Amino acid sequence: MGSIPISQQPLAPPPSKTSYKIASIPADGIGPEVISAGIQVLETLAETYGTFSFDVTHFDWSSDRYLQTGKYIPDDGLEELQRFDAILFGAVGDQRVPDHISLWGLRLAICQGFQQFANVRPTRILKGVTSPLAACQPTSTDDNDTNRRKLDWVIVRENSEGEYAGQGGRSHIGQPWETATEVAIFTRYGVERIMRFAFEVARSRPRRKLTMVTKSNAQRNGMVLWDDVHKLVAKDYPDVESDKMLVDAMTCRMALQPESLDTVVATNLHADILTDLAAALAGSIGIAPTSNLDPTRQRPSMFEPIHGSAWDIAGKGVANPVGTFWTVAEMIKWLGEDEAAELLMLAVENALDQGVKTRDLGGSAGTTEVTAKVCDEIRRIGRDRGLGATSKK
Ligand SMILES: NC(=O)c1ccc[n+]([C@@H]2O[C@H](COP(=O)([O-])OP(=O)(O)OC[C@H]3O[C@@H](n4cnc5c(N)ncnc54)[C@H](O)[C@@H]3O)[C@@H](O)[C@H]2O)c1
Ligand SMILES: O=C(O)[C@H](O)[C@@H](O)C(=O)O
Ligand SMILES: [K+]
Ligand SMILES: [Mn+2]
Repeated sequence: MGSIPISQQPLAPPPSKTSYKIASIPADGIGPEVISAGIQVLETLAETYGTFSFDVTHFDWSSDRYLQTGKYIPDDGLEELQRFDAILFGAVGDQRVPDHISLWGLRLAICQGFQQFANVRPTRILKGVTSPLAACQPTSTDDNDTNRRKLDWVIVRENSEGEYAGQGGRSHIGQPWETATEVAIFTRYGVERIMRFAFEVARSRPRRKLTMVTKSNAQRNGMVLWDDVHKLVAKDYPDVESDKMLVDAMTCRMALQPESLDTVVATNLHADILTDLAAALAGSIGIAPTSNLDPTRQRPSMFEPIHGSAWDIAGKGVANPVGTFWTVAEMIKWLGEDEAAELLMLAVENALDQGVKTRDLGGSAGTTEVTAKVCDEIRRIGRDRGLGATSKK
C-alpha cells in the first residue's frame, strides 16, 4: 500500500510575529455575544503583555447578510480571508434559513475551501466545574497523578471529507418514490493525513495514546479503508500506543472509563457527535473549543467554540463565553503565544473556581460578568508575574 510522505503534509511551525491579523466572523445567534467577549479577552492579554498585539477586522458574514444579498460569503471572500493569520468564528444557524444552507454557506465553505482538514477539540474538566461524572475531578495540565479518575482528552475530527463530502442527491422530489443519497467519501489521501496528524498530537501529549474510532463492522468500504490506513500509519509511530473502538461502544467508554482515553481520532460525523458528548461530560457544551487547522499553514486556520448559534438563549446575555475563551487560548497557542494561552486558561479557571459562572454550569452570572472577571484575573496574574505593560503602571 502506498502512503503520502509526511514531507508533503508538514506540520508547519508557528509564525514569528508580534502583531497578528485576526478576521472575526461572529455570524448568528449567540455568536456575536461570545465573540465580542473573546475579543475583549484578546485585547486584555495584549495590554497585559505589551509584547504582541492583535489587529482585528470584523466581517458581517451571517444569515442576516444571506437574507439580504443571497450570499453568506461574497465572491472574493476567501481571497480576502487569506491575508489573515487566523479566523475567529462564532456560530452559524438561523431559524429563517434551513440549517444545511447556513452550515454549507459559511462554516463548511471556509473549512473545506481552506483545507482546514484537522479539527481539534480538547476536553478536560476545568477547575470550578462539576462534571456529571461525579468521580472525575478537574484536571490541570501539570497534574501527573495518573491513578486519579481523569477526563483529559483531545478529539481529532477529520474535517474535509467523510460524511461531509457533499456527495449525493435527491430525485423525484415530493413523489412517494422520492430517493435521496448522502454518500460518505473516504480518500486514502484524506484519511492518511488525518491519521498522521492524530498520531503527532498523541505523541505530543504525555500519555502517547491514540484511540481510533470506526464503524467498520457495518460500513464495509470507507470505514475498512479508514482501519487499514490507521494500521499502516501506526507502524511509523511505535512509541504511541493505539487501539480501535467501534463508535457505539465508544460512547459507553467515554462515560464509564474516561481515564482510559487520551487522544482520539474519528471521522467528520462521528467526531462531531462524540465531541458534543465530551463537552457535556466535562460540564457543558458552553465551555468547549474547536480549532479548524490547516497544519501546513498555507491557509489561515479558523477557531470557534464548538456550540452553535443557540437561538433559545440569544440576546439574553446568558451565553457562556468560556468556550470562546478556551478557543482564543487555542488560537494564540497556534500563533506561537503559548505563555499567554496558559495565562488565559488560568484566569478562566480562577473565575470559575470563584463561582463566577453562567447558568449552564449552575451559576448565575451573565456573559459580561464572566468576561469582566476573566479580564480582571488576566490583569491580576499579569501584575503578580510582573508582566510588560501592567508592571509599568
Ligand atoms: N459551528 C457552528 O457554527 C455550529 C455548530 C453547531 C450547530 N450550529 C447551528 O446552530 C443552530 C442551533 O443548533 P443546536 O440547537 O443543535 O445547537 P446549539 O449548540 O446552538 O445549542 C444546543 C443547546 O446548548 C445550549 N448552548 C449552546 N451554546 C451555549 C453557550 N455558550 N452557553 C450556554 N448554553 C449554550 C443552547 O442554549 C441549546 O440549549 C443550528 O442552525 C445548527 O446548524 C452551528
Ligand atoms: O459541521 C457541523 O455539523 C457542525 O459541525 C457543527 O455541529 C460543529 O460542531 O461545528
Ligand atoms: K461554533
Ligand atoms: Mn457539532
